[in-house]
Amino acid sequence: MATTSPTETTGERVVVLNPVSGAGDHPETVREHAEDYGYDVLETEEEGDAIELTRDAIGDGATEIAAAGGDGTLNGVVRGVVEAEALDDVTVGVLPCGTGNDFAANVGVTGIEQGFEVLEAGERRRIDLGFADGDPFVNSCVGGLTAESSAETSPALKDQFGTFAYVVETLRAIPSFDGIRLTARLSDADADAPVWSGTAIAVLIGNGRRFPPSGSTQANMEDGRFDVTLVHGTGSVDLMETAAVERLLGRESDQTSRYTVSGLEIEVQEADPVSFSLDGEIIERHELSVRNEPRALTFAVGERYEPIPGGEE
Ligand SMILES: Nc1ncnc2c1ncn2[C@@H]1O[C@H](COP(=O)(O)OP(=O)(O)OP(=O)(O)O)[C@@H](O)[C@H]1O
Repeated sequence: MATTSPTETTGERVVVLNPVSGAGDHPETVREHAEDYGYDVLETEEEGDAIELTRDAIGDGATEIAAAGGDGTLNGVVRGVVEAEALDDVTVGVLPCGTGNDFAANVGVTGIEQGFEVLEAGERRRIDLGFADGDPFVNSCVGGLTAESSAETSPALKDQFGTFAYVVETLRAIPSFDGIRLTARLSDADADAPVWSGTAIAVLIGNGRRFPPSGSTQANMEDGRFDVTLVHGTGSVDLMETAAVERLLGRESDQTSRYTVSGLEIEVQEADPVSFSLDGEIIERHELSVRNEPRALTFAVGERYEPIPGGEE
């Protein structure tokens, strides 16, 4: 693993830099600003490095860690903080250098330089953290036909639909899809736990984001709850048109069920396990237990971040 240390840094403020995220044209800009703002830069060399670099940095005294990459890099940093048992000691920030930068936008961070400004002077908020069988996610956990097509998913589509773009892309690529038979036991402190059972195209669990047909995707990240959207049915829907996707995710759609819950247990009734994407990092499971740890992570947020997003009902 390559490590570079600009002069006069103390190891307390660290950037974990993924040099290959997004278009890969950001490392120099990140390094320049890191030097100006007094951050050490730790560069990943291969998958999974962000976790170890973060853990080691915390061991060396880091208290402020910025992820320069996409959602996957941020997920690695958060996982490193969790593994170091340092959730109460460390502030995490994001420098958007990925393709979609979905989470960064949801916390009001829109560019590298502005990201450093937010780290320097932005508000710190305690935000909810999702855990899927113990693995953390900040933005979303998406199950279904999501993993296989991520490489081909176009940046334009990712910009428009975020993580859901993977589902759309996969359904476009295959003529028919039988769906996944599953049971989801939803739990919440102040509601009867509903149980959903049926055939689903996708299970969309948003922590930092919601999955609306259009408009702002920022979720309430401080309420201890997830926005869950179950998309029913099979791949026979025509998803070639943007309008069809918007209808599919729309509030009136009879192909979606929406819940706001603090956790859920998913059981897949299929021979093969199902892929779940935790902020873009893929795991495969027949069963998955998802829970929300309220306000577990200290995050540096931009001015556009709204604790209670405007569009929320
Ligand atoms: N040096 C590296 N070489 C190859 N892969 C890496 C390296 N560093 C990190 N990775 C991997 O790159 C993957 C993608 O990272 P990330 O999600 O941050 O970027 P992205 O996919 O371009 O952006 P977004 O998630 O916003 O679409 C992660 O799974 C991570 O493990």
